[in-house]
Amino acid sequence: MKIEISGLVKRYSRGVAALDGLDLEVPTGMFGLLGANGAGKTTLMRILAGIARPTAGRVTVGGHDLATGAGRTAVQRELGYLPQDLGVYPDLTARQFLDYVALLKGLDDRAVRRRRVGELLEVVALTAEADRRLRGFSGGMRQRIGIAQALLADPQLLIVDEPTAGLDPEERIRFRNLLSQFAGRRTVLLSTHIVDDIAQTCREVAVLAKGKLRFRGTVAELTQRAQGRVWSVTTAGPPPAEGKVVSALPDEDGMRYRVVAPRSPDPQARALEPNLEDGYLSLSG
Ligand SMILES: Nc1ncnc2c1ncn2[C@@H]1O[C@H](COP(=O)(O)OP(=O)(O)OP(=O)(O)O)[C@@H](O)[C@H]1O
Repeated sequence: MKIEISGLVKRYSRGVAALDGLDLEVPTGMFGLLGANGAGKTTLMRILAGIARPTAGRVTVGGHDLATGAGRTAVQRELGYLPQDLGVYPDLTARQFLDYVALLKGLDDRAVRRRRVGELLEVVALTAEADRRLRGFSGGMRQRIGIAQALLADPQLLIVDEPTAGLDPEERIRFRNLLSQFAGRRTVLLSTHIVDDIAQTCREVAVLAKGKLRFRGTVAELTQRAQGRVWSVTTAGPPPAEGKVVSALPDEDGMRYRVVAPRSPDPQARALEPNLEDGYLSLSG
């Protein structure tokens, strides 16, 4: 399902323009959304999910206009949403919780529901934990239940807001693989601060800054933005004064700094190949 956004504005009551005339097209497949805290990512996702209403602008999802009741209903039918802070009922077991959400989503037939819940527990590798109460679940297990509830109705559009924050490395990898496998011909919009999650799953990415589009293109194009701007400097003295220090590693000769800077920050600096994080950082430089 293609998402088409034009001139989107969202102004909150205190006058904050969380989205400030955003134009963006999101194709099918996995699409990454990056941006600093407060850039407007959550606001955008809430509008797409039909939870928040825009102040101005136009959004269509799969051709359905979100400004109309019929459009919102049609999109909601095709939508799975995993918000940043999914509330679960701690006293329910994983199976009971999913059964409850399935009922809310209109899966009225009990046998169909039971089968679907069983399938999803399998998909998120929680079959063995299905009858444990959610209060005892780890962060990663909760996120997997979160994705299971979002996938219950087999949505064509899946929106996930910072899903891997707080997960350990294995859980993170498992989670993002799950998203990639699911994507296929569907649309998955993944918002995160973890640039590597996008590098590993998405072909295309958008960067928001202060409610506007700062970049849209392939992961390779964003990476290329830092070509000729990434440096390694090893020194026993202070860190390079110019550019952004991405990492600082203790080295036999002092510290080894990775720096994103438009010019060589030191006569001894060595040029490095950029990665996506460098590309992202060089945008705001
Ligand atoms: N309900 C609200 N009322 C007033 N201002 C809000 C509200 N929700 C968000 N904002 C403001 O809108 C701007 C964008 O917030 P939003 O949560 O969409 O950003 P974000 O990119 O998702 O940030 P983060 O990465 O921290 O989640 C911020 O300045 C925020 O303070």
